[in-house]
Amino acid sequence: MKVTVVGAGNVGATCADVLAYREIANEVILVDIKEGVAEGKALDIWQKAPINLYDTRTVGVTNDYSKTADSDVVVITSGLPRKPGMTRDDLIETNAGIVKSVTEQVVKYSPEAKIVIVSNPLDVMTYQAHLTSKFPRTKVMGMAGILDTARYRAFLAEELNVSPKDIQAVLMGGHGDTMVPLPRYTTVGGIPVTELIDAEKLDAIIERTKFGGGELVKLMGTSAWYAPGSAAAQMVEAIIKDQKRVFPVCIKLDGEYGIDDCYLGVPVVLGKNGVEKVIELQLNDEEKELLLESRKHVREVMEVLEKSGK
Ligand SMILES: NC(=O)c1ccc[n+]([C@@H]2O[C@H](COP(=O)([O-])OP(=O)(O)OC[C@H]3O[C@@H](n4cnc5c(N)ncnc54)[C@H](O)[C@@H]3O)[C@@H](O)[C@H]2O)c1
Ligand SMILES: O=C(O)C[C@H](O)C(=O)O
Repeated sequence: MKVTVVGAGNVGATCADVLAYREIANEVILVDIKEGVAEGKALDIWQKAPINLYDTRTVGVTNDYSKTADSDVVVITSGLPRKPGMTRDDLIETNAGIVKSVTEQVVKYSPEAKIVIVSNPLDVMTYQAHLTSKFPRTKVMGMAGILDTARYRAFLAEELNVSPKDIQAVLMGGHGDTMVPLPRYTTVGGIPVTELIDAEKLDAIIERTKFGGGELVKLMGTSAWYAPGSAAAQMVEAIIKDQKRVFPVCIKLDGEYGIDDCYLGVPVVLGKNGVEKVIELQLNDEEKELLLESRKHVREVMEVLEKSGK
């Protein structure tokens, strides 16, 4: 199995590293536009193989997409990260151009690939890749929900003093401040979270989750990479190993949840064909309203892309 990761920056290199050391793919091709960066990081990951005992071959290239030919999955992380004071949406102009040109190359050499988008603003960059690739919606998806639920689960684990492994959660909507965590679908070892935490503390955790990306940008001056890189690798694993994992994933909705014109995070089944099923939860009125609010925001940013003619 061959996986290409475009963008050998913080997230891309982390994703390639996880794919390699967990032997998720046989071959990982890392691509970057900056001369030498992908070659250097791929070589570094390969030189770690005898220490950490894996045999995934990692190869880096500068903009040479012929080396990516026939990839099973391509992860696109190329693009600017935000700096303190910026929103993800502020990145749209630069990153739309990057995602478009990268997708053109990816599709030329790997017409059968599944594409996982990481670049921000996530929902709209997934739209961009979908427009450019003309692939069916099931093969072009965005990574955000795994990361956002991971943050939510990590905060809950800390508050409840339990293992993060035992916390299951669903989160929907756009990858931004309008994301919709769903306490009704959050459990701790099978126990509804609402039985273990008071409402005020849960609300505070939900608020922290919504701004979880921004919290890290403020601390580091750039955005996160360990959890995002691992989350993208987890999606790749589900596809490559045909695991039928249930994850929140950004996909174009086609009537699900009464929405047919927007890219949003929803729970799906991920397997060898990409998104194999969109799961429709029975949302209550309050949850539906939050999802529609999130749709409204993402639609506005999608319109910016549409008006730019990209
Ligand atoms: N979806 C998410 O949850 C999530 C999480 C973290 C980061 N992100 C986004 O992922 C993107 C990457 O973040 P990062 O921290 O890795 O940034 P980074 O600056 O560390 O890396 C980006 C890399 O992309 C490369 N690049 C730029 N244009 C390119 C092109 N045309 N072809 C190939 N490579 C190109 C750059 O040279 C750089 O190495 C950002 O847009 C960031 O906002 C999304
Ligand atoms: O916050 C960002 O800009 C990066 C990413 O979307 C994140 O949530 O970490």
